[in-house]
Amino acid sequence: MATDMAEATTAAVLEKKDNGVMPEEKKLHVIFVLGGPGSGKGTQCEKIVENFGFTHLSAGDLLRAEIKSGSENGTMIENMIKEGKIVPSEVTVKLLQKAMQESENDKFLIDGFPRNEENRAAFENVTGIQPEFILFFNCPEEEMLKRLLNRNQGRVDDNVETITKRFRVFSESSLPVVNYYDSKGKVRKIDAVKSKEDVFENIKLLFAPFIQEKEEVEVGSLN
Ligand SMILES: Nc1ncnc2c1ncn2[C@@H]1O[C@H](COP(=O)(O)OP(=O)(O)OP(=O)(O)O)[C@@H](O)[C@H]1O
Ligand SMILES: Nc1ccn([C@@H]2O[C@H](COP(=O)(O)O)[C@@H](O)[C@H]2O)c(=O)n1
Ligand SMILES: [Mg+2]
Repeated sequence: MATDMAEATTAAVLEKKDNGVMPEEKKLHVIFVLGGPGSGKGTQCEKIVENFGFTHLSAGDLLRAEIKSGSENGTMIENMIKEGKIVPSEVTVKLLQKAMQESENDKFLIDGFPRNEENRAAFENVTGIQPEFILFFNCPEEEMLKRLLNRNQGRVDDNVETITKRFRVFSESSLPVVNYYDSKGKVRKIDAVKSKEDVFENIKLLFAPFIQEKEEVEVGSLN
């Protein structure tokens, strides 16, 4: 049953790529970007987008946009975010799936997801997609706290009380997901304490397989 659903939904994601003549069964490349709150995921995702042509989907940003849109789930999501809690997977997976379907791209950085085992299983069951690898930002809490308190983006969860809760949720619910993928040899661990530039130098090495495709796109766009 779950497999049937997964196949059907993966087909739906791929259907968008249909060129009207033949269904173009493009393989979707998904990389999960994980790490504690403030470890620098969003910052580095922007650089990966610029350099390697990925589409950045931040689960947190999608949830914040859902609140702003006046959705019926808005109040529930806002309360969960204020408390540093994880929103039910059904909501988050639907938002991610919609964003992927609406994109022309076939390469996605999914940032801040999966946050717990329920997120992981729901995404896999609904989309049938397995991540190519997990980009994991390793950073001590002391450094993350300093960064979050200096972020100044007006986020309702960037205060000491909520940050403390987010750290606990990260250790108790998110790290086990990282360990799960590590046992499958899928985790690429980055030292996130370095400067933004040095962190990106290390990340670049992992994205080398995607350089060729980006160059082809650029050359193609000149013709
Ligand atoms: N390597 C770094 N050195 C110093 N500051 C950094 C570094 N990377 C990011 N920052 C800063 O730390 C803050 C948090 O970064 P960012 O928003 O990228 O983290 P995040 O992992 O996406 O956090 P969250 O999980 O809360 O969304 C930002 O103000 C950013 O400019
Ligand atoms: N998979 C997710 C991702 C995020 N949330 C909620 O959003 C908050 C902010 O997330 P960031 O990645 O932008 O830090 C997070 O603390 C959760 O409340 C979620 O529920 N599920
Ligand atoms: Mg972020």
